[in-house]
Amino acid sequence: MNTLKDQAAENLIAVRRNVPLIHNITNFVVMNVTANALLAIGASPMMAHAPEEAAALADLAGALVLNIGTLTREWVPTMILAGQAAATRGKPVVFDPVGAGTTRFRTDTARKILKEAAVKIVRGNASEVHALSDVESDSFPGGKGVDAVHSMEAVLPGAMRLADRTGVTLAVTGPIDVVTDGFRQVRVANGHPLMQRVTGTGCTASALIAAFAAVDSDAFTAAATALAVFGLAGEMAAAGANGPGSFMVNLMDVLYAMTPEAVRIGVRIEEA
Ligand SMILES: Nc1ncnc2c1ncn2[C@@H]1O[C@H](COP(=O)(O)OP(=O)(O)O)[C@@H](O)[C@H]1O
Ligand SMILES: Cc1ncsc1CCOP(=O)(O)O
Ligand SMILES: [Mg+2]
Repeated sequence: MNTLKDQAAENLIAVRRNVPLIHNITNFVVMNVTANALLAIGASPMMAHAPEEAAALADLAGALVLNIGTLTREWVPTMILAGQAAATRGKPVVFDPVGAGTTRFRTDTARKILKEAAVKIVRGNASEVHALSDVESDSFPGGKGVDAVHSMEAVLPGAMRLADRTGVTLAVTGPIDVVTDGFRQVRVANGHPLMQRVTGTGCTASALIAAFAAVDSDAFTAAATALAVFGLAGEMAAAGANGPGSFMVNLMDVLYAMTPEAVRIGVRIEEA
């Protein structure tokens, strides 16, 4: 049986071989960095948020990223339209609920997108996933912007129920990442604290998950292996960094130079 280490290496090779187009409807903060990270790993990014383009891009793309980081009301129908267009064509939809839990608008919109945009994978930090999970409660989930305030342990039971109820694969990131589809669960131990000291690493994780999901039809293994490869890249980038600035530059170089051999040796994906 293929181990997740082997699968991670195979997915990296497949991204480079197929160079999947990744359609991103994403936020203004990370448009540049996630496009560069997708290029560095070997995929082909396009940032496009016009509803007129959703169907044509769904024909061409290998996966779609929906990211609500700089959300305004006008973008929501386009996200739902693009999600449905992608799913109709069998293309995976990755949703990053940036800042869910922090404001009522963001939380309600994130829940609406989860319900209506044919989402296959959600990648968020613990607070964001908690805001999506806590649908039965009247109490507002809480949050403090785009960074997590909840612990992984506090939100995991709700996340498991959410995955079970919706059939969506959940990738909850933090110092340790947890990926679950309601049946299977793994922990990804790769990563480095500097990843929390630059903006856009969560959004980049979501974009790389989309690239892996474009070449791996199993959403669960795609998400787990993409997070492991990204976390490993973070470790390697931090080794030669003086701080957040050089870390960010190194991160792009390491994604570009990452080899299947380094992946097989370095990824740490554990059965939960
Ligand atoms: N303290 C940490 N140690 C190691 N890796 C981390 C740490 N914090 C975050 N990461 C990694 O950084 C990436 C972004 O995760 P996270 O910070 O949870 O997202 P967000 O930016 O959306 O809050 C993930 O790949 C995660 O594994
Ligand atoms: C700082 C900020 N504000 C709105 S979106 C955004 C980027 C968040 O990116 P990430 O969740 O990857 O750190
Ligand atoms: Mg985020």
